[in-house]
Amino acid sequence: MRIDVVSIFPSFFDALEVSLLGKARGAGLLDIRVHDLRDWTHDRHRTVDDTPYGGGAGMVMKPEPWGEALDDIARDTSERPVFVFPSPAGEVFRQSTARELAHAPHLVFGCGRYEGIDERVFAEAASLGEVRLISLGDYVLNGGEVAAMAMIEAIGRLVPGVVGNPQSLVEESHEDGLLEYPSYTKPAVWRGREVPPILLSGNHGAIAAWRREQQLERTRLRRPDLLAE
Ligand SMILES: N#Cc1c(-c2ccc3cc[nH]c3c2)n[nH]c1N
Repeated sequence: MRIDVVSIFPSFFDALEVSLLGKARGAGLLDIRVHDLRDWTHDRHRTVDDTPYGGGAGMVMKPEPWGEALDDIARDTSERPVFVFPSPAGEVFRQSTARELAHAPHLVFGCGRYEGIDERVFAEAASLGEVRLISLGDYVLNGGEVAAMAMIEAIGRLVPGVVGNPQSLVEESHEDGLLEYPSYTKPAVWRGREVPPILLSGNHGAIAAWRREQQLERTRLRRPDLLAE
């Protein structure tokens, strides 16, 4: 999978060089390329923003640099890209979104800043590929980078081979629509607190049943909305 990221803060994505995704890049499973939007400016100040038409506070990201950046990136592969623009006005990102986007051969993340990106950029991108405006959740961030990082991790880890044991992807929160069960490891007693005895019983059927019940109880308590779906 090829993933391109365009941002005015490319160093924000240095974290993608470590841990699981860093290993996947080294193994050739993920081809992640991070770009500085200002590389597509042509003035001495490398300007990427301007005042909003119609007035209002803040600045809007100019369309020209975005247009040139997306043109160059789209023509760099034979696959029509899926353009993902993190946006508080987008669909909410869920595990189902991650699973869907993990099948895309080429993802391009466009990270906005200021008050956002000139709307015409999304229409222009639609002439090059699929466009998705996606929100991390109902709260306000200062830009798209945090959201893009979260989405790239959630998507990247689903690409075959990235996570060593695919079984671990199955037993996770939200994979089966429920929150995951509690986990424990040695010691069996820690500061007087015992591991639930069922987990030490060796009765795998009973352990599976207990874990399922824990999932249902936690979901009922913490995320009843997931049970209503
Ligand atoms: N995704 C997402 C976002 C954002 C977001 C995304 C892009 C920009 C560009 C300027 N400000 C932004 C906020 N806020 N809250 C979310 N869940």
